[in-house]
Amino acid sequence: MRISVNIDNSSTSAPLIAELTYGHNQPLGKFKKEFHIGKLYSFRGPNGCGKTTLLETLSGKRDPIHGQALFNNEDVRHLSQVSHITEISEPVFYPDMSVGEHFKLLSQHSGVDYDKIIAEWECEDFLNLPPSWLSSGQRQRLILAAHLAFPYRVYLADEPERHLDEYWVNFLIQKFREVTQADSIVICASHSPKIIAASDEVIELCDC
Ligand SMILES: Nc1ncnc2c1ncn2[C@@H]1O[C@H](COP(=O)(O)OP(=O)(O)OP(=O)(O)O)[C@@H](O)[C@H]1O
Repeated sequence: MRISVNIDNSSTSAPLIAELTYGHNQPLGKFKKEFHIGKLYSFRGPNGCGKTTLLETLSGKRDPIHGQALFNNEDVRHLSQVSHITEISEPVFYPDMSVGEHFKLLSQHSGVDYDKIIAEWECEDFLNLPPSWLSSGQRQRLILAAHLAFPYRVYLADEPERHLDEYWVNFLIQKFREVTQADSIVICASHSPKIIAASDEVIELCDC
């Protein structure tokens, strides 16, 4: 079994607290951690060590084998947590809707000013196109733009650097800084040396 036990003694507020065993049919690791507002965390480790599984457990998408993750003292799996915590993973789109229609729908449901976001992430040229016509990196930008625009308290990002070139990885790090400064927590599973270097804390998940 892979074990990762992290105890953080920082005095800043820690609304997300996990003490659990994560895995699928078999446990992959034990994890104990307090996550603090304003910080960017990264999970680092080799392929298959359990980064995605742990992120999914922290988001409430996957049940822990033992223990629990709490956000503001409430289990992350409770429905009331949906508006606080988001998991950013593989981009998924409606095939029959253009990029612009996706953003309009998001705007109607969230009240977020997506015109501003579209300009910021330079998505104007894609608005009339279906997502399937975009490059992988362009699609990744859309999904990041859509998630990071909404004021969640916790962003769990699985390899957010996927398909992005250097310019957009740097831009993404800047955006992570902005959302953490706006009283959020960002936790990434990442293979990007840039994201790892920019993180306030790197949590090693290993095969040992
Ligand atoms: N649905 C599943 N059912 C059973 N086992 C799974 C399932 N999904 C993943 N696993 C296994 O769990 C282990 C951890 O997978 P996970 O995707 O969490 O690793 P990772 O660290 O995110 O890897 P990578 O760096 O390749 O993205 C792997 O051995 C994988 O085969």
